[in-house]
Amino acid sequence: MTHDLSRLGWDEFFASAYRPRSRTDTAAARVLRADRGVCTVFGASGTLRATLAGGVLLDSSGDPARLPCAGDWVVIRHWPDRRVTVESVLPRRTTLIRRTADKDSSGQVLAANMDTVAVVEPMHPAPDDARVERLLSLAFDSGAAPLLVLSKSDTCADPEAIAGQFAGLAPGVPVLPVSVPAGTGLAGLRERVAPGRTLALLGRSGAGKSTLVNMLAGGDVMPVRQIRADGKGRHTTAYRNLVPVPGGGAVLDTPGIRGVGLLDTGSGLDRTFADIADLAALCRFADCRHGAEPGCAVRAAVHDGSLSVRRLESWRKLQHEVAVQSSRQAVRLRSADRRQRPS
Ligand SMILES: Nc1nc2c(ncn2[C@@H]2O[C@H](COP(=O)(O)OP(=O)(O)OP(=O)(O)O)[C@@H](O)[C@H]2O)c(=O)[nH]1
Ligand SMILES: [Zn+2]
Repeated sequence: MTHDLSRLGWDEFFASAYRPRSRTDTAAARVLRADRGVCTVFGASGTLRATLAGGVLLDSSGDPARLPCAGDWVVIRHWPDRRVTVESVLPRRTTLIRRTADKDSSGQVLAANMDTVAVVEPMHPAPDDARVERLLSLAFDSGAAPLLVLSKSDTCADPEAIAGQFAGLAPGVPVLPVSVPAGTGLAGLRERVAPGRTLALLGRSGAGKSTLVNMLAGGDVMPVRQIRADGKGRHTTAYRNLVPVPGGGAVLDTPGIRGVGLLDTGSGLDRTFADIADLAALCRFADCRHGAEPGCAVRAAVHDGSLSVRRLESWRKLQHEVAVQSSRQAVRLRSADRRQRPS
């Protein structure tokens, strides 16, 4: 049986970058899961295991972000001894990337080529505004369309009221209350895994991501562990997996990530905090720090109650984090530059 890869998102964008050396023993495939040196890929003939070819290893030796990750489209090669290798990674249309814990500047690519990134935040225990803002910034930076999923909506009395409160956290981002047992909001998720479309789920451990993947895939493809009484989920998903949706596109689970760091890569922060960015543009001084300056539109909004102190502080904190990270990166680049120059 041959699978139609366009259902999994293969399109003109990738086809135009696909230049195989030979037409007979190479083919395109999508990475379902990437482990050290080995990938599980989905090609026209179904699921295969493929090892990384020397060229891919060489290419990524200086930059681990170039290693294949879940969601990537790759060129695979079939060898006479039945081995399969990943020969190259096709350019990514979108990338979900976080700063790595070791404060490395390159970042870790969590997933590639998704059309929507859903930030999944559970309604129970109480949803956390600052975490949602942080993850939405990451979602915006990916280049995909962000979505806020408020999961486990069956656990609270008035999910619509909570959804209304959260709408203010990301102006313009759709907010979708979802409950798997009650069947709420599922149509809104299904349309984002229609044929050719890929949805990535991003959220803390225990947010209910695996439960959503299993619902969309129509079977138990991801392990769901019983949650503890205090509402804290234990870490169950240890890897990132792209799961084809029967009759549709694909859904991508990311492990419940703790403290994802933002990279100074895009406009995600400004887009998540578009309300504050708009206000800042109205400040009298272009370099206003929204402290004691006269004519500060940001402070005026806090004063009249239209902007919460909490949100302003959350924005400042994330901005500071990104600034520290990019100055570290600048220092590193400068010292790398010195090392390269003959003295
Ligand atoms: N009441 C209710 N419970 C849910 C819902 N969705 C998930 N849960 C429960 O929440 C717990 C955690 O769900 P998981 O799907 O494992 O969460 P996860 O986000 O995948 O967690 P990690 O794999 O650790 O990242 C499980 O006990 C689920 O049964 C829901 O819609 N309503
Ligand atoms: Zn100001």
